[in-house]
Amino acid sequence: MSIQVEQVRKNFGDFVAVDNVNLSINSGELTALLGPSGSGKTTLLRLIAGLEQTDSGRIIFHGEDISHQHVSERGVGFVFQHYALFKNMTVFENVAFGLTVKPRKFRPNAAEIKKRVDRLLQLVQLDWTADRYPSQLSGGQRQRIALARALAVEPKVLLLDEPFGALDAKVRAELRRWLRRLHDEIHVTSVFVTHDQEEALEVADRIVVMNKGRIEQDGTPEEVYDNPANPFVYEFLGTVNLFHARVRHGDTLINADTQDKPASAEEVALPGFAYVRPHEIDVLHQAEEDAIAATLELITVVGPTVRLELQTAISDRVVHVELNKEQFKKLGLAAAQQVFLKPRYSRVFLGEGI
Ligand SMILES: Nc1ncnc2c1ncn2[C@@H]1O[C@H](COP(=O)(O)OP(=O)(O)OP(=O)(O)O)[C@@H](O)[C@H]1O
Repeated sequence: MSIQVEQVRKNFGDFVAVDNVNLSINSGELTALLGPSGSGKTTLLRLIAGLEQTDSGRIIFHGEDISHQHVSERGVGFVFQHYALFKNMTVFENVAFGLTVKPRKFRPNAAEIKKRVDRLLQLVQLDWTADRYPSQLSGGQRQRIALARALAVEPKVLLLDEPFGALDAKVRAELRRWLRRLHDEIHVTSVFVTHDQEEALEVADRIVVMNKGRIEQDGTPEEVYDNPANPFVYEFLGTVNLFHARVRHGDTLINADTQDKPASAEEVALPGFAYVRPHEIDVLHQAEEDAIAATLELITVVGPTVRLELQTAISDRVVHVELNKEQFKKLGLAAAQQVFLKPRYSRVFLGEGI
């Protein structure tokens, strides 16, 4: 089931929560809506679901305009952040719920319901919990049951709003890998909301980066991470260092002297900002052309990664560098040491910057 969002707008009073959004989601894709708090992710998801009505624009499922269809007609399944399982029902009854409340002529018989629920519980690897009550499950298990329950009615589209948001980091990481594997098995068109860039990068086929009710970029995880469309996307997708830069004949001069005098009009260097990820910087003991002198202020070891914080004379901003342990040992670095930084790769956005 493909989804098209065309020129969709949603206001709350004077506030524009979703601002003329266009989005096309392919059938069978797992798409992440990623953005900071208040960027309109949940509102867009609720508009797709039919839990909110658009002020203008259209929502199309597989070529059919469903903008005016009621939520119950759209064939969507939901999973929310806070497990909405029925406390007084067993796991089996929870998963079976959507089937048991179907009108009689659409309702499968008891044997068929049992077969389907058993199959779903196996799919989420929790068949051994069928007779338990939600209070006897961990948070992560409850979310897997919530997912099984959403899938029971065979939705055309699965919508997940921060499904792992309330869980601790380790369970969250496990569940997101599990969701990816599950999606590879069932291929139902799915859209999930998250503000966690790591989650989006790891799980999604497509990432839609939102900001202030608009889409900043829409692409594969590699596209948005390696080729961010603008500074907002760059900054949102992980730690980044900003250096003043000037661009001349396609070459970037990081921290080039801002007084630098061009010999001719063609030589004019345009001011901009070079964005460099922490793992894209080499640390040197000796000065080299284009290397930036820096003082090492803080060393933090996080598992196999060593994070450095450095201060340069040319900016107030701390520079973040990431090395693996081997590189770090080879360099023999210690706090307060003087070093030189050389970005291996940068992406430049022209303009006077942020
Ligand atoms: N029912 C409502 N009435 C008024 N304003 C609303 C309503 N729902 C959402 N908003 C506002 O619309 C904006 C977008 O909200 P939305 O929940 O879509 O953002 P979000 O990106 O999902 O954020 P979060 O990650 O915090 O959930 C917010 O500023 C919010 O306050």
